[in-house]
Amino acid sequence: MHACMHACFSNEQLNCTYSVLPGEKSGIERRHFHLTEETLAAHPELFDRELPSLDTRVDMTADAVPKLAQCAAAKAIAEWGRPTADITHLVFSTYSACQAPTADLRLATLLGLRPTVSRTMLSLHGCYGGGRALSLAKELAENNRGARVLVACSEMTLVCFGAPDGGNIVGHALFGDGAGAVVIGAGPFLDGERRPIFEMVSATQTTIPRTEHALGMRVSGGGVDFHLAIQVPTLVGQNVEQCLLDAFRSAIVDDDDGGAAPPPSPCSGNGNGRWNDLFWAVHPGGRPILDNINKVLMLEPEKLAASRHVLREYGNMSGATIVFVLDELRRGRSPLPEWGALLAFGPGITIEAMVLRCPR
Ligand SMILES: CC(C)(COP(=O)(O)OP(=O)(O)OC[C@H]1O[C@@H](n2cnc3c(N)ncnc32)[C@H](O)[C@@H]1OP(=O)(O)O)[C@@H](O)C(=O)NCCC(=O)NCCSC(=O)CC(=O)O
Repeated sequence: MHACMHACFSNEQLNCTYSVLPGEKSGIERRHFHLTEETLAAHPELFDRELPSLDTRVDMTADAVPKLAQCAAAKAIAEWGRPTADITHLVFSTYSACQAPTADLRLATLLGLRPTVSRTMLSLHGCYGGGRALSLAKELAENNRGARVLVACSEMTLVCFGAPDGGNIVGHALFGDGAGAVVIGAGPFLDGERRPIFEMVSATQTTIPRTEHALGMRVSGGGVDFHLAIQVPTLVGQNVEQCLLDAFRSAIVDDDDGGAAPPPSPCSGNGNGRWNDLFWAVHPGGRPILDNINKVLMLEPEKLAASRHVLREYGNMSGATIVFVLDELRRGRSPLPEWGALLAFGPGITIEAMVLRCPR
């Protein structure tokens, strides 16, 4: 039986800032931040790159990153409908925490998870961290009878915030703070458990060869520095269709006779012009990335509406963004097609692809 998402919640920070770039260029109108004017006034080292600031950033994120995750996770657990003690596994992804015991333990304590909960921390995976966490949760749920996995992604630009300079101004214009949480299980259903939102049918991870230089993060005395090459949107566009074809080829579903079969057409076809039969959960890494995917897959404009909405309202929240897109999709007013695809990208360049299905 495939793993399913039983609950899915996103949570932004309370402090909202309007975009520094024109919305029609960046696709971003608003972003949300933990940092306030008051905090910055008290900590000039956070914007003066000449001053050492790593200690301040590590101390602030140690508290703030798990707390932001807690807001999203508590809502997801409430929606799921079972006691917190029934969570058996926790997968936490962030690029914003730099100490041990790691942020997953702090989150487990804040939520009151059982001491026997099996925790995994994914660190510095960047924007594909959310996709990787969901994929790992799928494996855990499908291979441990009765498991219920809490996925939490919490991202804060506090670790990289600084006065923009020529090398990183695009990143400073893109990234925002936010957290998302999902509860995942693979039947049999428990009493009171919310019915699944999305079935996770198959998942693949692909690394585009020789693109290590294109995206990266590095911890230094002044916080986390990041690098975004101008070629990233093109590289993603050139490789995304093959990743999708691989993900759909590896998808096997139960047929009516209790056997196993690949998903029905169009998912099993070669995809040309037929990707419009699916619903789409795409990490909105930036406006040109969505434009390129739209073009390569020949998608109707509304297919990426959930991704563009999240980009416009929150910016790129790295690994947490994909949970916002899933949350936006499941809240949509019109019913989704039965089959869908999830895509997330990050350093590597790594592409996470997942075949999703709306349970009928
Ligand atoms: C910055 C933009 C809003 C600008 O859009 P515009 O429509 O104005 O036009 P454009 O793309 O032609 O770019 C305008 C000018 O910015 C420059 N420019 C564009 N991208 C750049 C980059 N990454 N680094 C340095 N300069 C860059 C162009 O060369 C050009 O310069 P000139 O005017 O001199 O010719 C957009 O390009 C954008 O959103 N780019 C970021 C996409 C991206 O890489 N996302 C990945 C995020 S990371 C992620 O999601 C994964 C992860 O982090 O893990």
